[in-house]
Amino acid sequence: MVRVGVFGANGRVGQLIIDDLKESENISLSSVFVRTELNFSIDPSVLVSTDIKSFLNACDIVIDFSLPEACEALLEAAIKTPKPLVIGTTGLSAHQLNLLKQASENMPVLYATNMSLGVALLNKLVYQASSALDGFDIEIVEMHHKHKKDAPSGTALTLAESAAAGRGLDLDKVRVSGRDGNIGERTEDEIAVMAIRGGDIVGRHTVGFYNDGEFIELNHTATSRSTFSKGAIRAGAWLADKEPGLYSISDCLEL
Ligand SMILES: NC(=O)C1=CN([C@@H]2O[C@H](COP(=O)(O)OP(=O)(O)OC[C@H]3O[C@@H](n4cnc5c(N)ncnc54)[C@H](OP(=O)(O)O)[C@@H]3O)[C@@H](O)[C@H]2O)C=CC1
Ligand SMILES: O=C(O)C1=N[C@H](C(=O)O)C[C@H](O)C1
Repeated sequence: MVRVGVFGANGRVGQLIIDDLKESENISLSSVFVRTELNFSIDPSVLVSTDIKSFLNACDIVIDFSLPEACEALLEAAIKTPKPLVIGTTGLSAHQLNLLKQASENMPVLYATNMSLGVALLNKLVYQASSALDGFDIEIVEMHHKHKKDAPSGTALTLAESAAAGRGLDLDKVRVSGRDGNIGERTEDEIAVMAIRGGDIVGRHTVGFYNDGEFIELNHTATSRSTFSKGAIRAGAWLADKEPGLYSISDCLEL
């Protein structure tokens, strides 16, 4: 049995992971980390802790869906108390991504901005399309619920990385994040990433390739947040016996 620690347990995804673990085989909940208290009742055998070290010691693997600063605290603690880590938190800074890489030298770390099978495949398709459709303008639009704090979404940035890689471009040099005013004509290489926020949209990503006379749009829509919680549990079960290193969701899904 793989014992899971959930970091971000009160959150939208964290709560679903706790629910989904009840239905899972060979993997179960053993600890949750909370800043103050858990907002719902839980099996008394599960450790509910405000101390990261105790939380880590009570589990075999960690699944994290929290906020960047919280994820940073988790990574710092895990560097001292190594555990396989499934990280789903988005909006990580360059420093936090470096910490994640540092952690992966001593423990297996799976980092995925989107835990769905569909988006894992979409990333491959975007790479292929970007490389094949030379000269097509690439524009990415993401839509999420009104509570989402980071923009653009982690998924949109990963898709933009795939698009840039397909053309041999450095995303940092070609990414455009908004257009307003007298900005001039679109440049050939730019890759725009735009964010829409509203209501309860779980997550929708469209990568468009636009040319004179034709365009293609590749689209993925998550209709249920449990796509992410179930994907993270599958990733955790897979990661539990892996060697230290940085893994992607494609590694887990063998895509
Ligand atoms: N990779 C993927 O497939 C997906 C990734 N995400 C990402 O996961 C993250 C969480 O999303 P979501 O569940 O919607 O967010 P929520 O805002 O619902 O949950 C965030 C959680 O983080 C906790 N938290 C906040 N600050 C701290 C802190 N300093 N220390 C410890 N815990 C803290 C909150 O605890 P408290 O209740 O105490 O405030 C809460 O439980 C986001 O980055 C989102 O983009 C979301 C969906 C899918
Ligand atoms: O915050 C969310 O909800 C989501 N966040 C992830 C992201 O930033 O890409 C994944 C998913 O789209 C939902």
